[in-house]
Amino acid sequence: MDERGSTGAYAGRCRWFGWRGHEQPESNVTLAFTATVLGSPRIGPRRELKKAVESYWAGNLDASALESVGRDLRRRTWTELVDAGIDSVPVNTFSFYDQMLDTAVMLGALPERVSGIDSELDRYFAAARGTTTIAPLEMTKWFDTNYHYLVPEITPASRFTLNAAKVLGEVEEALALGVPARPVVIGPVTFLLLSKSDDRAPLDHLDDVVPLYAELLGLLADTGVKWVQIDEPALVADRTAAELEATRSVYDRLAALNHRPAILVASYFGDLGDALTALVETGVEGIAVDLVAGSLDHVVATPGIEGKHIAAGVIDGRNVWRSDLDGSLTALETLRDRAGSVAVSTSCSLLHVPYTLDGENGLDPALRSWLAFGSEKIREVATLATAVRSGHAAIGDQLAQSRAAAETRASDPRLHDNAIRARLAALTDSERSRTPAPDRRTAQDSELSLPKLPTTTIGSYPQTTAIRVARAALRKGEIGQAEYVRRMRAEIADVVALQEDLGLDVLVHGEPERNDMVQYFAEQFDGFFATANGWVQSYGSRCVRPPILYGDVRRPKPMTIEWISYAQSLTDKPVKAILTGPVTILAWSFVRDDQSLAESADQIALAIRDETADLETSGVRVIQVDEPALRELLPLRAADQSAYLDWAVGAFRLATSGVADTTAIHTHLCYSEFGDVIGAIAGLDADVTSIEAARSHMEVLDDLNAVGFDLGVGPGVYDIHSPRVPSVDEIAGSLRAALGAVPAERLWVNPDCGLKTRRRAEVESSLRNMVDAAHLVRAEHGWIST
Ligand SMILES: Nc1nc2c(c(=O)[nH]1)N[C@@H](CNc1ccc(C(=O)N[C@@H](CCC(=O)N[C@@H](CCC(=O)N[C@@H](CCC(=O)O)C(=O)O)C(=O)O)C(=O)O)cc1)CN2
Ligand code: MET
Ligand SMILES: [Zn+2]
Repeated sequence: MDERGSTGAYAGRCRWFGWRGHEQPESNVTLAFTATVLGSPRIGPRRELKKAVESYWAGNLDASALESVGRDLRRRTWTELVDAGIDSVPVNTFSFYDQMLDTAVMLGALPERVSGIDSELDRYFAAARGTTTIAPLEMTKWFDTNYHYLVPEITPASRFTLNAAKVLGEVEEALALGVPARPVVIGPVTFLLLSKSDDRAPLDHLDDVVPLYAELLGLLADTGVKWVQIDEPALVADRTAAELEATRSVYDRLAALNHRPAILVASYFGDLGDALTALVETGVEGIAVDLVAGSLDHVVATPGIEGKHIAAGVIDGRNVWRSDLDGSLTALETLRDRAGSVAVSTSCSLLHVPYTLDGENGLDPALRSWLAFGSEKIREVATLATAVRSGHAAIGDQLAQSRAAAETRASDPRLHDNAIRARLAALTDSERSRTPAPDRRTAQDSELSLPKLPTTTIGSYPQTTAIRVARAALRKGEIGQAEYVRRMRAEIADVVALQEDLGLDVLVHGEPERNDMVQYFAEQFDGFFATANGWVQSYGSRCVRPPILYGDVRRPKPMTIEWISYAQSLTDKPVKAILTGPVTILAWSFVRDDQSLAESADQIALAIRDETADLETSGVRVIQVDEPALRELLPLRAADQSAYLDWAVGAFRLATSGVADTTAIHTHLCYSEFGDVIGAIAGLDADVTSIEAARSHMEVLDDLNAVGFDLGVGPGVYDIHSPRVPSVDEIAGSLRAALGAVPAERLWVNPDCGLKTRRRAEVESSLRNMVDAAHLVRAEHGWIST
C-alpha cells in the first residue's frame, strides 16, 4: 500500500478542495467520504411500497398509513447502508412514484390541470396516473434503462417556486437517526433537458430554476448536511457546445454561493466526455463518474481532477455480476493517484438491481456465487473502501472469494454450447432476409382474406387476480400442472369468445400463461436463470423480475404451441401467435458481460426462429415478434448508434425470416420516441408493424413515410396506459387521420400496446368502440364490413 492509502487520505481533508474565493463550508470538518452508493431501490425488499401504494389507490389504505410504510422503508434502507460502513448515505432517492415527478413537485412545475386537487398526495398521483378526467404526464424511458420517468411539462404559464418539503423532511428524518445524509436531487440541466417545453428551448428556463436550486442549497446547509448530490445523467449523452456552456455556468453559479453544502455532481450510464472538463472547471467539490459504462482513462486524463473529490463508480449498479475486486482496486488506485480524493461508489443508483440474494434459494449455487444484488453490492463498496484505506491485506478473504468466483464462472461448461456456436458461425445473409415484401403480401392476402382496416390487439388481455393467484398456487404446489393448464385454458376460451363477440378480425390467445413477456421465455431457455424475488421497479408500482442471462441460449422444446393451438381450435378467425424478440429479451434481462450483446442477441434469435418454424408447422399463419425495447437499447451517443442498429435489426431478421411467404410476420413497438430508429423499423422488414401513436397523434406515420416505409402499419388508435375509454368518434377521427398518411391496403387498427394492466370492463368498452370505429370508417369509403 502506498503512502497516501496507508496514511488515510480517505479521511478526506479540506486541502484537497479548491474552494475558490468564498467561505469554506465549515473548515476543519471531515468532508470527503470514502464509501457510497448513488441511490437505493425503494419498492421494498418484499415490494412493500408497491402493495401499499396500490392499496392506497384502491381506497384500502389511508394516507398516513402509506406515509408510514414509506418512512419504515427509508429507515431500513439507511440502516443497512450505515451498518455496512457506507459513510455518506443518499437521501431523497425514495419516491412514491418517480424521482422526476418529485423534482417537478420540488420546482412547482406540476401541470395546471391537476391544481384543482386539494390533497397534495392525490395531486401527485393524478399527475402520475391521470384520473377519469385528467390526462397524466407522459411517461418515457429513463436513458437506456427499463425504468420509466414522468415527463414534466413546461409551458409559458409555468411559474417555478421552490417546494423543498420532501427533501428537507427526508433529510431531517435521516439526521434524527444519525445517518450521514447526502440529499440527492436531479439537477437543473437534466431536469430541463428531459422535460417537454412548449415555448422555448428547454435550457432557456435555467434562469428560472437555478435560483430555486440556490435557495435549496441554503436550506440544506441549514440542516447541517455536508454534501448534496446533484444528478446530471443527461451529460453522458451528446450535448451541444451551448448546452455544455450552460452547464458550466449553472455550476459556477451554484458553487459561488457562500452558504451551501459541498456539491457532488453525479453522472451515470456513460462517459461525461467534454462535460467532465466543463464540470472540473467549475467550483463544485465532487464529481461522480461511471467507471463501468464509462472509461477510467478519460477521467484520469482530464486536467483539474486533482482538485476534485471523485466518487468512482466501480461497482456496477445496472448488472448483477459480482465485482472483480482486483480490477476495481486497480482502477481506484490509479484514480487516487490523480484525483484530489476518491470514494468508492456504484456506477449508478441501485434502483436498477434487486435488493438482495438472500432468499434466492432456488438459484444454482455456482451461479449464486457469481452474483451480487443490491445488498451484496453495498458490501462490495465497503470492502473496496477498506482496502483503499487499510491495504489489500485487510480484505484478503474477500479477494480470494472474488477470484474463486471468477474462475468457476470462466470455466463453467454451460457458458459455451458448441452446437449453437457452430450453427451461428455457419449463418449467411440468406438467413436474415425474406422474399421481397410485395410478393409476400400477395401470398398472405390470399391466405388470410381479411377486410380493409383489419382490427386486432397487441397480445395480452387483463392479467386478472385469478390468473396471478393460479400461478402463485402452482408455484407453491397448491395446485398441479393439470389444474393450472385447465385454468389458463378457461381464460383463453373466455378471451377468444370476447374477441369473437367484439368482431375483431385477427385474434390472440391473451397471454394469460405469461408472468411477463420476457421472463416467460427466459424461464424456458437454457442459459437463463429466473429469480424468485429479484424485483426491480419499472414504473410507478409496476415491477419486473429481469432474468439473468449467463450462458449460451438454447430452446430445449417448443414454448408457445400448445396455448396458441388451443386458442385456434376455438375459432375460425386467424389467431396471431405472440413471441418476444431478441433485442427486447436482452434489454429486459441482466446480460452476460463476457460476450457482446450482438452475439447474445443472435443466440436468442436462433431460438425464436426455431419457435416460428414450429408455430408455422402447427398451422399458425400470423406471428408477431414484439420488439418494444428496440429504441431503449439505442446507445446514448450518436457515434455508437449505427453499429447497434445493425446488430439489432440483424437479430430480428434472423428470428423472423425462416417462415414461408404465406406467413405474416408482425412486430410491435411502443414506449418511445421513434424518430432516431425509424430507418431501423423499416429495416426489420416485418409485414405489419403495430406502433404506439395515440399520444403523438399519429405523427409517427409521417416519419415512416419519410423513410419510404411501405409495409403494413397499425398505429395505436388509443392509449392503453389510461383507464379512460375512448369514444367511437375519437377513434374514427384517428383512423381518418391515419388514412391521410397511409393507403387503406396497408393500414391496421389496434390499440397502442397490450392490455394486461387494464381492467376487463375498460378493455371490453374500448375495443367495442375501436371495432365500431373501424366499421364506421370502412362504411364511409364503401368498403364492405363483415
Ligand atoms: N419486463 C418487462 N418490461 C417492460 C414491460 C413488460 O411487460 N415487461 N412493459 C413495459 C412497461 N413496463 C411494465 C412492467 C411491469 C408490468 C407489470 O404488470 N408488472 C406486474 C408483475 C408482473 C409479474 O411478474 N407477474 C407475476 C407475479 C405476480 C405477483 O405479484 N404475484 C403475487 C401473488 C399473486 C397475487 O396475489 O396477485 C406474488 O408473487 O406475491 C405473475 O403473473 O406470475 C406488477 O408489477 O404487478 C407492466 C408493464 C416496458 N417494460
Ligand atoms: C410492452 S409491449 C407488450 C406486448 C405484449 N404482446 C402485450 O400485449 O402485452
Ligand atoms: Zn407495447
